[in-house]
Amino acid sequence: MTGVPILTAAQMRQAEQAAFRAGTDEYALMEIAGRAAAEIIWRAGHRRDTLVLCGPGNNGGDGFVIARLLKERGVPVRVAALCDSRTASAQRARAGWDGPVEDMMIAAPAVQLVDALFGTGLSRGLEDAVAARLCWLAEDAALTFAVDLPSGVETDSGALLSAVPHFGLCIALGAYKPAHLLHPAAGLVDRLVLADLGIELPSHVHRLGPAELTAPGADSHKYTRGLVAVIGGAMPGASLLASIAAARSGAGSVRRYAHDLPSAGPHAIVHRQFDDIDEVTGLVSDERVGALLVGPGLGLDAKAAALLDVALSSAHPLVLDADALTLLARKDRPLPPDSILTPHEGEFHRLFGVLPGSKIDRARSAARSSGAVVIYKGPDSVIAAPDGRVAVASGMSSWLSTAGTGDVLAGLVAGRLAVTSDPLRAACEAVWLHGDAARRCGAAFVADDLLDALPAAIAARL
Ligand SMILES: NC(=O)C1=CN([C@@H]2O[C@H](COP(=O)(O)OP(=O)(O)OC[C@H]3O[C@@H](n4cnc5c(N)ncnc54)[C@H](OP(=O)(O)O)[C@@H]3O)[C@@H](O)[C@H]2O)[C@@H](O)CC1
Ligand SMILES: [K+]
Repeated sequence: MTGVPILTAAQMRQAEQAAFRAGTDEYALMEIAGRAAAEIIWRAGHRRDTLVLCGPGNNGGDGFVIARLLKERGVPVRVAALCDSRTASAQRARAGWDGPVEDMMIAAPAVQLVDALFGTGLSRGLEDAVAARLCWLAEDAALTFAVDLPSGVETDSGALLSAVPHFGLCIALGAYKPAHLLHPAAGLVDRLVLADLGIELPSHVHRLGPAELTAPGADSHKYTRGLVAVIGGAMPGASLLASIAAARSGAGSVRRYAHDLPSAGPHAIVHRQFDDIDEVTGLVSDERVGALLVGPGLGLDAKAAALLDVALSSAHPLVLDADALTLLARKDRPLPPDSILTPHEGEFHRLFGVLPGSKIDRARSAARSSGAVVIYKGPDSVIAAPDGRVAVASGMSSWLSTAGTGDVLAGLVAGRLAVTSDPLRAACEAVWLHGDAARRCGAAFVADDLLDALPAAIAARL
């Protein structure tokens, strides 16, 4: 899996401790972090009046380092603290600041605001007056920077523990933390930049990286490139969107089994009409099927439930989406190996109930219990495999929140599954390509437009 690691606060502390045991000096690491952040602020910011807010811990220590380095470069900097510095490194960083330290609660606003109040050590929400002061100072600033994390967000879940202002740029120190990618916290930051501190960061959780695709080999044919079967239902448009997405995913051939026949193309999709359930059982029995998609437009009646049973009885890797997930929640049947579930928030709750922890934790528990790769969709989509590996996709176009885009994703997932035979890889590739197609479509697009953008999204990753 490609992508930058995402670490929880505890894992970050472990990585930090391992670096100290290996000989890294504690204060030297703060200097590295502060220098990296100051460099980013210097490049992104102005040589204008700057206020750095420093908290009691090492996040505040970073702030003192940043203030010193920006001042050395000629930026007019003021520092305001919430209270005394409590860690040895933060005290040393504070001693290195040769200017006055104002009281944060009465400090005047500035054109640039640097929030170094709290980072991964935040244990509760900020006091109301402190949070309100932070929001007021941020509103008054033209440029706002959060050091490591916006103060007030819970590192591991992205929840807001108190009022948190909007930031233009957040500088993630050393690694991404869940709050950088999970909403609501992720929605409060316009731009996220990672400052590499050179620390070893073992993690099974990564930010979703660009898909790495290969073109078909010279000897490929339509079956070696992957055969996708799609079962249609009550609403034909949804399974048509999904079928076209599968056909444009790089798969070699797509068959759609439904009661209806479409009036228009693409004619490359093979449509087979059926009247009764037994016919479908025969149709899906082809051993060459690499992925069987059920759910888009399926419906929730007895006929739909019977179609889902046909799919569950097959040995094909399944992609279950939309209505199939709602129906699955009422059943207690195992999934064929290498299957993928694509629930949004409501479907996830229906399937797995209320699970504890962050969206990452919940997705991972769901993947473990179902034995399937789970794409837990939303503005922050979390892709989890039963073995514990997770990829988090963020920064997707908010224009994707329109009818039919889920059907397109489901078709893409099935297509990539048929191509790769690797459910986690397929899910990651599909989510990436879906997001990239949306970026290419710009604004106010409809789901059909994504289909046209898919070949270019794929070409860009070869
Ligand atoms: N890991 C790394 O590799 C590196 C980490 N680095 C930096 O260290 C940061 C983590 O530092 P940190 O652990 O000192 O925590 P930090 O966020 O500064 O605050 C903790 C202090 O705040 C207090 N406190 C908590 N909540 C509160 C509240 N609501 N209201 C009031 N007080 C509250 C809490 O005390 P408590 O009351 O909870 O006992 C404690 O005193 C990290 O984000 C990064 O910037 C880099 O320097 C180098 C590389
Ligand atoms: K901060």
